[in-house]
Amino acid sequence: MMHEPQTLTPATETKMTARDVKVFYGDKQAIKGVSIDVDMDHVTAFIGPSGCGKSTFLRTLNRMNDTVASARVEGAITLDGEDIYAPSMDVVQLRARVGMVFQKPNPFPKSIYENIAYGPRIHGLAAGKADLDVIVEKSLRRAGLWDEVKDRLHDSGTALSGGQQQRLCIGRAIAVEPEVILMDEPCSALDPIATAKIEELIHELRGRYAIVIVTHNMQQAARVSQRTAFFHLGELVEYGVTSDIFTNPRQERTKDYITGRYG
Ligand SMILES: Nc1ncnc2c1ncn2[C@@H]1O[C@H](COP(=O)(O)OP(=O)(O)OP(=O)(O)O)[C@@H](O)[C@H]1O
Repeated sequence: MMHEPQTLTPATETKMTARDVKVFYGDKQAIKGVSIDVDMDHVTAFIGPSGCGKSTFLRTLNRMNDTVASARVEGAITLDGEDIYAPSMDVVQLRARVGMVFQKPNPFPKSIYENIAYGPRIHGLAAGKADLDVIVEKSLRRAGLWDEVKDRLHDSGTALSGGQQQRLCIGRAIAVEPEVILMDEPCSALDPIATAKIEELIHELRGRYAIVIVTHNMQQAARVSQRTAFFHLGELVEYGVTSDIFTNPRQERTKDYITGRYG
């Protein structure tokens, strides 16, 4: 069992840490003592076979598991050194700082403009309409969607294509000035072209936000990430530089997975 944090290049800035994190759904343990540091400068991919706990662990990083009645989290998780499970932590604020993009694009049934403006408005980030307009444009530009939607900002977000909807959801996360963006299989409902656009976007966003992506697509992990964490049966088996994990894994279980021995 792996309880020591698997830390990598010390020169990079650590954004989040997890120490001996365990997650239970009722009596069933889904995460068995995971320790990891997520840094600011790299995209981190979580890979592993179905049911190994990738999504469960990802969701501990912004307390999304709070919404599951049977879920219980033990251990310590910090954001900039601050305990995110402390009773004093404002969870709404936390989820703005650690934004999330889901498997299936889930824009609000509102206009494109409102999808982006909603968060900044409730978080008090805009002084007025002019301010909001600036935030909306900036967020949509950053999400690589502005040119496609600038002439129809008041159309419904749900009328966009799947790939555009997913970029809208990324824009919505960006609009509230997150520090970390968690992506849970963000391309699994998209075609190859829309997938390529999201991957390109991830490259562009790297460095500005700490990005963690769950993917069951190993080629995608190899393409978009610089750090890869391999999960199996609720354990973090191996965490390292992506190219090392794929070409020279240290653990037998990692090797078996990346060579397709089990999936
Ligand atoms: N809400 C829940 N209630 C009970 N058990 C759950 C819940 N969510 C997940 N689990 C269980 O926890 C374990 C880990 O699931 P999780 O979805 O985190 O894995 P995963 O690696 O993301 O899988 P996948 O790639 O299939 O999405 C599984 O055994 C799953 O059945």
